[in-house]
Amino acid sequence: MSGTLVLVRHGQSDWNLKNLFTGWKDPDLTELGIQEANAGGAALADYGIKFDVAYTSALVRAQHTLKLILDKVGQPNLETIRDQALNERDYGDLSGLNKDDARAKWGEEQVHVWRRSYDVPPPGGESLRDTGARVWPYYLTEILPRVLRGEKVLVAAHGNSLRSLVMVLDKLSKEGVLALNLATGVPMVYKLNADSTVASKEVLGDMSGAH
Ligand SMILES: O=C(O)[C@@H](CO)OP(=O)(O)O
Repeated sequence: MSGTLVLVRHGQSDWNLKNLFTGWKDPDLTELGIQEANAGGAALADYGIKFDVAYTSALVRAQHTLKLILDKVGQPNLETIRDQALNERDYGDLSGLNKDDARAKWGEEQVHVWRRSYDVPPPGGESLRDTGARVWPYYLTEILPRVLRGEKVLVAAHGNSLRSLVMVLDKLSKEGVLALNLATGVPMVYKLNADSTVASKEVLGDMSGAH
């Protein structure tokens, strides 16, 4: 058995609440988002884990979520590395648009393909494959070596940047990843084998309501 990798999507942001495509835009958490991050932190405290290092994106909603979690697990001063490689998928021209307005304009199916497909980019933005092409190398070179040394590593990031990682860890197909939605503030605890494959995965909360 090697180390532990914990992935958590940030709590609800202002733009999640307003139903706007967000991407690299930088809204903070809502009150509910703060509660979700605190609940995720409390679940990790109950689980009894102490981290060796934390990673987050260059965006406030993920950084704020990480801070709340670290307070809950009693590690407010933990070494934290921020990198835009972990940023949300760039939504391009959709950024800032209302998701229902986009459905009315382009149709339900097209918007679902832009939101959840593997290799169809939204106009001017990144497909999930494009996002994975920056998240995965960062994971391999920066995060995974520390996990393989036996460390416990926390990553607070975003719905789609984490979907690109979970797709590989969980061995999901292009079709399988269409249905993958991550809930806000719910930690996923992966134990990795020494060869970097997944030994076990535990979800500390309810993923069923995610959309
Ligand atoms: O707007 C976004 O950046 C993402 C995450 O909130 O939205 P979606 O769930 O549509 O990919």
